[in-house]
This record gives sequence, structure tokens and C-alpha cells, in this order.
Amino acid sequence: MLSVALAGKPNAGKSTFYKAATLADVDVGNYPFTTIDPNRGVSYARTRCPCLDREERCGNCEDGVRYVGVELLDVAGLVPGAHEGRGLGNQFLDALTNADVILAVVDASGGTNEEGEPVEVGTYDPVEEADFVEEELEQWLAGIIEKNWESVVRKSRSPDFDIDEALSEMLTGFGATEYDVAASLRALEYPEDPQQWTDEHREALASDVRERTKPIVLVANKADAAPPENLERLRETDKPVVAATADGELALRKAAEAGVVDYLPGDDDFDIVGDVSDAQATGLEKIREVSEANGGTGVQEALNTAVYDVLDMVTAYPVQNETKWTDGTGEMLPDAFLLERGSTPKDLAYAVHSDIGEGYLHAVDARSARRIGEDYELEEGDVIKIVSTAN
Ligand SMILES: Nc1nc2c(ncn2[C@@H]2O[C@H](COP(=O)(O)OP(=O)(O)OP(=O)(O)O)[C@@H](O)[C@H]2O)c(=O)[nH]1
Repeated sequence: MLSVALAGKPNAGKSTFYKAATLADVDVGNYPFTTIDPNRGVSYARTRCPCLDREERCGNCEDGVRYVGVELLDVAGLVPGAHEGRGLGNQFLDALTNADVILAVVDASGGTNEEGEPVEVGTYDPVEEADFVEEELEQWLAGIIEKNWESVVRKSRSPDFDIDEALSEMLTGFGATEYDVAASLRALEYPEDPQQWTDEHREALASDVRERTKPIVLVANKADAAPPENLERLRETDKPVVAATADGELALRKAAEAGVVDYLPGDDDFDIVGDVSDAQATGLEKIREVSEANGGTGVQEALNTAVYDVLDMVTAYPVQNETKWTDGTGEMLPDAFLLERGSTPKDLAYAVHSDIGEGYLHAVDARSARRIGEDYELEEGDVIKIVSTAN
């Protein structure tokens, strides 16, 4: 499953985001390190269910709104200098190595200082921490590269030395493949002889590999309390930015669970359908105002930006019956898989099961009932019948 990690300073609102996005019961408090251990849960990317192209709903979506599972990781508070072991230091950074993409949560209200301690709203400039997660990760990675450089130099004396291989061996723990390392070595100019490398070369490699393997979406949280210019200035940074109110989303999900509002995660508005107290009504109207200004609470949008824009995934639906779009038991569109754009039907077959992938014969596009070629690139919402010797 795709893994999305929440990172940022203490008090930025990660636990609240996590709790909203998973409805898991984690501690939420206005003091550093509410989250001590990495929390792992399941959240969702939201997309249009293919069953909307048919008369009947599939039963696996909410009236045409499909949620596709992704792993969500809530990693404990990061403080400046974590790469040197400050705060929870390396433990934090280790937890991030499993992630495919990072949601860097910042307190856009300016109510949390550089150490993650609460301060008067508006007194800290959140733009200061826009690059914070990225910098900590890159410095940490540069440190690992430097620590292991001696061994690369030693290996370079062997006649069959291959720098791609040596570096990717060192960086696999970070989630970098040989392909990533090779792409990075091609993109930047490095001396061929490892002995000639300087700290700048190693830092450039760390930064390039980080960018390839851990892209970042900035979540400008506490948008409800943020001066508009903070949001504007955060949007001017070089990262994708989503304005969010994590506790607004949490309130909406709880209210929806209680049957008080009609709301699906990612909707840009909601209806109050149950009895609410005056205080609740005021709270909900405040959330509506923020949602109107930002096209929703931003929690689902942040996840979708990470999955569909930054990681550039497509959702594909394998079926066994191409006419009814069902599996062997008659269930319609039971599974949805997130695959990188450019993936083929055979990649989908492997995602379903390695045996299905190995026995792959051909595939049929269920919409057109036509056979599709082996190099066909899957598109968002494709419904595919895979014909395999393992079916
Ligand atoms: N105004 C406002 N406050 C929020 C929002 N989201 C979270 N908070 C508050 O910010 C404080 C910190 O939230 P947490 O979710 O515990 O922060 P965290 O980043 O997980 O902090 P650590 O677990 O210490 O790393 C809590 O008091 C939350 O209620 C929001 O969207 N708006």
C-alpha cells in the first residue's frame, strides 16, 4: 500500500490531521510530543468511482465517491537539529524512510514557534518552516552519505567498481532504487572518482535523492486561525501547498459519524441534518466559512494532492467479468489499485497477485470490451479484465 507520512514540528496539528484522516484514537494535546511513537493507520485517496458510468452503484463507493486506501503514518514531533539527534532525532527520521510522500504540516496561524511551542497566534512566521522537514531530511541523508563515504572510496579501488551500485546500496534504506541514484548521478555533475567528492557533492546528492524519493506537500494547517497573508506567502513557496483545518475536518467527521451532518471527506460543503446546540451550530458555521474560502477543509485535498498530483498515480479496477464489472463472487468493482502513471495492465496484474502477473496473457478494457496491448498505459478509472493462466 502507498505510504503517506505526516511530518512537522510539534503542535503543527499532525495528530489532529491523522485522527481526522483515519478517525483513529490518538492523543491530541497542545504540548510537544503528544505523539511519541509512529502511528500507522489507513486513510484514503478520494476519486470518482467508475460505476458512475453505469446505471447501478457498485456498493463499494459512497454514491459514486470512491475511497482508495493508503497507509498514513503520523511521526512524532520534529525539532530543529533532529538530524543531529535533537528531540526524537533519528527515530523520527527513520520512521520517514518508509514513506512514498510526505505531508509537511505547518501551523499557518503562526501560533507555534521554531521549537514547536505554542506562542501568541500571528507572532511566528510559518514561511520560516516551509523548508524545515526537507532540510532536516536532506542533512540527515547527507550525514549518512558522509559517514559511509570511506567505504565507497575503498570499493572504488576494485576493478569492477560501479558507483551507481555502491551508492544505491547505501541509500536503499532511504527508499532510493538504483534507478533513482542513476538518475541523480546523471542530473548532476559529479567527479567520477569518489575521492574527489566534496561535502557539496554529497549534499547535492542527498538533496536530489530526497526530492526523487520523498516528495513533499506543504499542509498549511490551522487555516481557520491564519492571517490570509500567511497562506498567500506559503503558497508562493516552491512546493505544492494545501490550506487546511485539521480540527475542522475532525469535527465534521465526528458530526457525520453522529448523523448530525451530511458530509463525505473531501466534500467542499456539508448540510446540517440533525439537532445541534447553538455552540455546535456556531462551530460548524465557522468550519463552513473556512471550507468555502479553501474549497473544503484541506485534509482530503492534501492526501489527494500527494497521491494524484505529486506521486502521479492512477486508479485501476481489476474485474473478472468484463460485462458486469464483477469479480468471481459477483461483487461489482471490489478492488481499486493505485499505480504510477505509465503502468501497464501487466503491472496491474502483478499488483493483484504475483501469480496473476507471472501468468499474464492479455487484458481487456471493460468499457470498450476490447483487448488492450501490453504497452497500453492505464488511465484513471480504467476497469480491466486480466486474462492470466493463474486466474
Ligand atoms: N485553530 C486550529 N487549531 C488546530 C487545528 N488542528 C490542530 N489544532 C490544534 O493544535 C494543537 C496541536 O495539535 P496536535 O494535532 O496535537 O499537534 P501535533 O503536530 O500532532 O503535535 P505533536 O504530537 O506534539 O508532534 C491542538 O491544540 C489542536 O487542537 C486547526 O486546524 N485549527
